[in-house]
Amino acid sequence: YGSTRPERILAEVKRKATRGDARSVVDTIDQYCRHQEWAMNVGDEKGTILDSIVCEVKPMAMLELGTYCGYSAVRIASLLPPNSRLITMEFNPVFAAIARQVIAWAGVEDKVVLIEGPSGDWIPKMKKEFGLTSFDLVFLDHWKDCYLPDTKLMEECGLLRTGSILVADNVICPGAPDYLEYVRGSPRYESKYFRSHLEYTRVEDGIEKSVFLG
Ligand SMILES: CCNc1ncnc2c1ncn2[C@@H]1O[C@H](/C=C/CNC(=O)c2cc(-c3ccc(F)cc3)cc(O)c2O)[C@@H](O)[C@H]1O
Ligand SMILES: [Mg+2]
Repeated sequence: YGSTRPERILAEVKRKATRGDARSVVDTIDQYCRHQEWAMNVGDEKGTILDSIVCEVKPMAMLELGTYCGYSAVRIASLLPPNSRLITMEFNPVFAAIARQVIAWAGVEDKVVLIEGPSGDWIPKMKKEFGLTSFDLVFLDHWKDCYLPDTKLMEECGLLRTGSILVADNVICPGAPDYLEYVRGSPRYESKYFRSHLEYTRVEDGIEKSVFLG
């Protein structure tokens, strides 16, 4: 019967990964997506770049746009300092339900708040709903044509402060050309490209790290 790719990934996690061990959940998903069926997780190679930025920033408040199966939410949460939170946004209820189970299996549910719904609806409500002043770090990995509008919306809603960092996946493949042009051209951002490869392939891709200057 027609199981979906995220359902098959969750089944693999339950079969192969050690409950409560975030690292084994990450490794299980990487193994499965490299050898059985490709899926759009940030993956092991770009994931290492993301890890280094999370460890450097030690964010108390972090946002992820586009949870999908929860791979990067688990990866990030396992590196967060105590009392810090990752808020991850997912508008597909099927994917959100899978991600909740992956996050729970990894034992990081107390560090992750998964909110269901489109970023455009939620971003304007974040401050009030979560008692936030701003995000220290934002990981963009949702629809590529939404990176720019959502970044502008976060600016307008005062969710970025001097020093807030945006980390964007897939700036080469599939690409986010309007976003790249904006963060690289704007005097309000200091941007840096980390060259890598599309998850589980030899195709070029990369991560753009952009510091908001206020
Ligand atoms: C409407 C915008 N707001 C949103 N708010 C909340 N969640 C959203 C939103 N958009 C999309 N989502 C969710 O994020 C996820 C979407 C991610 C889109 N990612 C990609 O398209 C992507 C695609 C590729 C890729 C690369 C090469 C290929 F040949 C084929 C695919 C690789 C990646 O790493 C990717 O991230 C889904 O779970 C979707 O339901
Ligand atoms: Mg991606």
